[in-house]
Amino acid sequence: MGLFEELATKIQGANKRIVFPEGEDARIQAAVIRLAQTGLIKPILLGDEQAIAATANENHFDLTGIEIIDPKTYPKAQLETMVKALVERRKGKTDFETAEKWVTNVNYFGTMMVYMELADGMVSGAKHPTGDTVRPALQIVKTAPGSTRISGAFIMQKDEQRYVFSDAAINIDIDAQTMAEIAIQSAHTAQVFGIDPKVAMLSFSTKGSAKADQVTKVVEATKLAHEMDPQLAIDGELQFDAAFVPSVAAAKAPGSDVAGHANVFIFPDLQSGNIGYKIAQRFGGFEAIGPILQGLAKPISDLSRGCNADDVYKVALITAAQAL
Ligand SMILES: CC(C)(COP(=O)(O)OP(=O)(O)OC[C@H]1O[C@@H](n2cnc3c(N)ncnc32)[C@H](O)[C@@H]1OP(=O)(O)O)[C@@H](O)C(=O)NCCC(=O)NCCS
Ligand SMILES: CC(=O)OP(=O)(O)O
Repeated sequence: MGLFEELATKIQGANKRIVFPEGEDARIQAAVIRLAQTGLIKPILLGDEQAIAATANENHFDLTGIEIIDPKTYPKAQLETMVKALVERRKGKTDFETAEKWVTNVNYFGTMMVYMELADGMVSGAKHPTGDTVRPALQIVKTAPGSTRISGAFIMQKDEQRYVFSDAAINIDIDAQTMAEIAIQSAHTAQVFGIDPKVAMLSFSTKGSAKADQVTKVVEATKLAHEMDPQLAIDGELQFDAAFVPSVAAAKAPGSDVAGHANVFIFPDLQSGNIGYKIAQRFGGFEAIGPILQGLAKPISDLSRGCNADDVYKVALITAAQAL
């Protein structure tokens, strides 16, 4: 069974309500119609009702039976309850006036629906950059117990090959502690997707071949991650070739049980992580599934703005599975 057949089986019958703040987008509508037809989730489209209808008309989509919420016409009393809940959640950080403004933004509105359990998860980011999509989640939903940072992983898949790349979406510049936490979160994500994790902590250096603060950070992160989970197969610092190619590993990192066989790749910063996944996707022909947000208290997923309807469908299945 393929990855998404497995996920579909898992979520079948759970009727998870997933809110899509970008209801006017044709890719979102196409995915939502497919999801509703399969009965796998209960989608909720957010947005301007007329604009949603216009997209549907243009594309000959039938949205019959799909719940649509237009924040502009949301009942006043319910909107007030939402604003109060937001102010309460952000006690001392966000005043009433700001909260009223925030909920006019579909990403804040959708995030509040998840926070208030009016929806089980949210999928956005087809039209919004990652920062605007995830900031409400960072401010309102916040981290799950045991996590101090949220990070973003991609499942990179081609034929039988399946790998995890992290952090490719969220934390711009990380210290050793954060890199270690991302490694632990990513090993967990790997297990969820049927990968037995072998974690490579990536650098431009392998086992002391270069000296620099950036290398020291990766060495320190490897040590910290090992302390956090002594059972985890993890090694670093490794260059990508040493992590991935057995013959290179034999030359550069002899004796490592991860080098040459790694399947979870932890990047030392967001420049390398985001560039790295896009190169594997566009040059290497890998399908990039994600970013899958790790360490959030409730499932909220970001899309790449380059996504297609199939990507939206798949990320929605992942989000519903995270909500189980
Ligand atoms: C994620 C991102 C938007 C957060 O930046 P920001 O909004 O400037 O963050 P701030 O530092 O102002 O923090 C806002 C809130 O989020 C929290 N936060 C920020 N990053 C966090 C993280 N990684 N994990 C958990 N919480 C985080 C802060 O603690 C703060 O909470 P508070 O308001 O309750 O005090 C920013 O790091 C970013 O733009 N990352 C890159 C995204 C991107 O473009 N990726 C490439 C495409 S996928
Ligand atoms: C994940 C990512 O790179 O997102 P975008 O392409 O929207 O910037």
